[in-house]
Amino acid sequence: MIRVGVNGYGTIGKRVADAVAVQADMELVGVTKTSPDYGAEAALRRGYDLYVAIDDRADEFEDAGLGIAGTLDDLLDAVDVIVDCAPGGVGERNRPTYEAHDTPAIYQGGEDAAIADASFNARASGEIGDVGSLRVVSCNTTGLSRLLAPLDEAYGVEKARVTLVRRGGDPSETDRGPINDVVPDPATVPSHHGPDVNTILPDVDVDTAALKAPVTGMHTHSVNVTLGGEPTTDEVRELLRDETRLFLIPERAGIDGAGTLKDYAADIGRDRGDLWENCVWEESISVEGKDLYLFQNVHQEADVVPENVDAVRTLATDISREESTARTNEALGVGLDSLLSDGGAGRNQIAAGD
Ligand SMILES: NC(=O)C1=CN([C@@H]2O[C@H](COP(=O)(O)OP(=O)(O)OC[C@H]3O[C@@H](n4cnc5c(N)ncnc54)[C@H](O)[C@@H]3O)[C@@H](O)[C@H]2O)C=CC1
Ligand SMILES: O=C(OP(=O)(O)O)[C@H](O)COP(=O)(O)O
Repeated sequence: MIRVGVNGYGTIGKRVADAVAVQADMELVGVTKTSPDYGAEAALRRGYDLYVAIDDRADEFEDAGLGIAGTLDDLLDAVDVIVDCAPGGVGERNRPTYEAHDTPAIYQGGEDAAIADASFNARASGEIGDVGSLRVVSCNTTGLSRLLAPLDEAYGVEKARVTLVRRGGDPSETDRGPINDVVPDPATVPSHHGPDVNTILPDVDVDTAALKAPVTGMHTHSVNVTLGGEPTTDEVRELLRDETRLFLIPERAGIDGAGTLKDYAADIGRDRGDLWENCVWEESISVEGKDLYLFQNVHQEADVVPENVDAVRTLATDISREESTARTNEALGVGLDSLLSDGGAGRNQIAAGD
């Protein structure tokens, strides 16, 4: 059993905690909170042991009537792997504490690549040796890496050009924007995503430009890839359909954007309406000569979650990437293509957790 702790129970941390909790080979030892807010109460209601992230705030939890199991130091002593899900930049401040406990750590994409021994994506990362820390790349970078890896393996990627329309903030981030504009963010090119893809796929030539839009549901990517060969549109569709963490949205499904995607996820029983897969509009996949075009959506709150689970196994075991991915997909119910083709008989997270 791999004993896992989650430090930072926010948008990503709470989802990683749930995903770890349903893995047969993992035990979620506990999660940390910095304050006794609704998230702390929700963690307790889900049956998770609560640890206080900042020692001198323990009294606040006691005063609020929320029982804590200990401090971050106690959690670090009890786990094999800690998953840092604190806000971007805070992971760097937490790193000395993990190192003092000699606890292998996983960081998130808001941190610089240099924070960890290697950046990680379960599908696209090359061989990862004996490392003590990993960084799961950001949600957009995860989505791009999953897409570009099979294309590069099958045909070679001569050049990828991607425009990312990023969601302004997560649904719970009431203070984010823009609220009435679409703004280049950053206005400089490339955005961090292209160079970040190269921490996973160093040889892929990719340029990215990004904007922010006043939406909270998902990111949207407009993708153009000049391939090394000239496959047919159908061949590319079949290649991408075979990828377990890519969902090719069938035209007949009537799914036209993030709203219907999230609605579908909620309707089939996905906890929180989460979409762990890249969502690629099948009819958008078009090849003209060597040029491939497509649109995909990425659920920023969810796509990195199975990657974190696989990162845990990479740090703690010798299990192959393929085996880990299969276990994670099975336990969570990742793989929407099968759900659509088997009449909805596929598994989902709620069923897997029962
Ligand atoms: N939200 C998103 O769309 C995605 C975020 N990420 C990355 O994941 C990381 C976490 O992001 P979110 O979950 O969105 O942030 P968040 O703000 O929703 O959650 C962070 C949590 O950490 C807590 N925290 C603050 N200081 C802490 C400390 N010193 N120790 C422990 N916990 C602390 C906060 O109270 C909060 O509960 C960032 O690196 C971010 O870039 C990656 C992919 C997508
Ligand atoms: O990792 C993310 O996006 P990114 O891939 O654009 O950096 C998350 O959506 C967080 O982005 P944010 O920095 O806008 O909160």
